[in-house]
Amino acid sequence: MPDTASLYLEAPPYRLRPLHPDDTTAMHHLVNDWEVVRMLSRPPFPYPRDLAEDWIATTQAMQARGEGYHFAITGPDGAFMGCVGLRIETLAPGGTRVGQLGYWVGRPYWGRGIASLAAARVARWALAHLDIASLRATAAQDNAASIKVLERIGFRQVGTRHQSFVARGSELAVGVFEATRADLDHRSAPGMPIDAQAGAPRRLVLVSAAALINQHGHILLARRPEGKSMAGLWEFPGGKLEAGETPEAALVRELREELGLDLSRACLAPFTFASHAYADFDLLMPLYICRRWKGEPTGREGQKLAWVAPQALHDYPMPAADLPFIPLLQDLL
Ligand SMILES: Nc1nc2c([nH]c(=O)n2[C@@H]2O[C@H](COP(=O)(O)OP(=O)(O)OP(=O)(O)O)[C@@H](O)[C@H]2O)c(=O)[nH]1
Ligand SMILES: [Mg+2]
Repeated sequence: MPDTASLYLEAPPYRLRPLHPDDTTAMHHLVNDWEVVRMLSRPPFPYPRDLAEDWIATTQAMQARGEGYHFAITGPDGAFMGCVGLRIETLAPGGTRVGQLGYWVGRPYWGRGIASLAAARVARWALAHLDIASLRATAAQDNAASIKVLERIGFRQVGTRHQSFVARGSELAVGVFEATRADLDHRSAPGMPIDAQAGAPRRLVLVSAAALINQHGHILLARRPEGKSMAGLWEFPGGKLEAGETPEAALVRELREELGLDLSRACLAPFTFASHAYADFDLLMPLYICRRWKGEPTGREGQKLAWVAPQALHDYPMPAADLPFIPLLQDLL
């Protein structure tokens, strides 16, 4: 569970913050609007003030239990403009955890792209910090604005179903949308859209990585921080080679920059390598074993660290290129 004591997300010029009972009046004023409520499945219309109060209390309880994270969308002047958040659901069969994203913006604030900014911010935060495989969202098929918001963020429609809309007193067709980490990465990739990259020569990326092993035989994994591609996945510390660098020199530098460790090239033993074709580049990544270093590893780029027993490696979602490492490390240790 992320540290939620100070869960403030910036989505300039807006700010997302936890809901508070003091928000009841402002929230009720904006949500008790037919044009807003008709697009939400659960609430009735009129929307009673008590319900706003109950909802705010529910979001606080869900957050305390790690079951959901909901935010007030506020303006540069602190004005309450709407809500965005997600509830964690476990899909049967298999028990995959997904985040169900939802949002609404009060009518005076429509047409400024606020929902897109706020929902994109929460989506990136959630995939980087929560133990979820993907995000889901639904939008009524007559809610073109919401569908556009989801597509802009990188969601793909994966189906349709019927859902009851209490305020409209009927079942309506809704589009079911999904976004994985790769979907968000492609959307936020600098430069060209994916289609324009199709004809470009493929890029080979050289990365050096280390399996640091402690005296208990546990392996250090780092969680890729928000803002990097594949944020939220667990990886072996390391990084890209710079021009003129050997793989060993690059790794010594990366372990110092990322973890604050001091070690010599002589402590790096070549173990195996990954060669993996990602959608937009080919990765070639030697993996070194390292059992001796100076210093205590600390996540200098804000990344979380974990010492993981070999048998538990499968519990940490990793980039696809790393999966072949797991049985090899289990055999070694
Ligand atoms: N370090 C590392 N990178 C990995 C692993 N598996 C894997 O697919 N990669 C990919 O290799 C590339 C290298 O990533 P990186 O983000 O660590 O590179 P870096 O430290 O130089 O960071 P920067 O480019 O943000 O400065 C990324 O596309 C990353 O997703 C892994 O286990 N460790
Ligand atoms: Mg790195």
